[in-house]
Amino acid sequence: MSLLNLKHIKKVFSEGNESEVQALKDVSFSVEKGDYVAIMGESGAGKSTLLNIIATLDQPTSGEIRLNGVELSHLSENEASKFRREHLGFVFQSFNLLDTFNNRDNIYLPLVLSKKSHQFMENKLAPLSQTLGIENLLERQPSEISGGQKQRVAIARALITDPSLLLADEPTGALDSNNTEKILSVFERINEKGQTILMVTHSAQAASYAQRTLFIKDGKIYNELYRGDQSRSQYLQKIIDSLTALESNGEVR
Ligand SMILES: Nc1ncnc2c1ncn2[C@@H]1O[C@H](COP(=O)(O)OP(=O)(O)OP(=O)(O)O)[C@@H](O)[C@H]1O
Repeated sequence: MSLLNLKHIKKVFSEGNESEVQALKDVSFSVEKGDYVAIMGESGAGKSTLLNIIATLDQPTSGEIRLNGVELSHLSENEASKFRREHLGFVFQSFNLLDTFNNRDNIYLPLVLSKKSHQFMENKLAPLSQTLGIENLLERQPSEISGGQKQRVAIARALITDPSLLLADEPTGALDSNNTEKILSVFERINEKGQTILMVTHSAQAASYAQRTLFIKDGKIYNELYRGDQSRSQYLQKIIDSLTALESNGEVR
């Protein structure tokens, strides 16, 4: 069974009104455990709507969505927030760290909310901070570290609960090229260790690190590319070609 399965997902905002928007028209795809999937598409294509539905922050108008076998389209608010805590990790473009806490406490926060012991949190953080190279940043405040470092702290916070699925929304959108490379390498490494990742991005470079890219246009999946055994630069070129075709409305090769 797939980790994540979407069948005929449709999302209509302001249904029946003059301002009705069909943000998602008919989206079906699956994500297997260990996959690293990028989602691309022009502004307004439906990417955030899709991510919000997978994140249980919004519900589809129709269609089925299952994660770890749980049907997500009918969860109550309480069930959804419990489900998020237990199954999902989030990384955002703007890091979303709390400036009143130091970095260590920011990372511990999801485990504090789940009432885990201090020893448990320490044992979880030790290997994670090593993988992410943030051992020396833990006692500092988020305001005292760089954007790339903040994103590594945010990734630690997302991973400390061992989520089945890491959801990333433009994780490199606020970073310079040097820090972008570093964060993409971190994602590649954690995926190699088995972490399933789904990332929305405008960046072809970021998508070229993933194993698979879904292109959304007008609320539908328009094209899908697999990296397979292509080099990253070969795959990057395929993604750029596909984006060019998508934007010009032409045929995708
Ligand atoms: N809450 C809402 N109410 C009404 N319409 C909405 C709402 N959220 C999104 N939309 C509309 O749904 C469509 C898809 O929006 P969405 O935010 O999913 O696009 P996107 O691909 O994430 O765009 P971007 O790359 O600019 O973030 C757009 O036409 C948008 O205006």
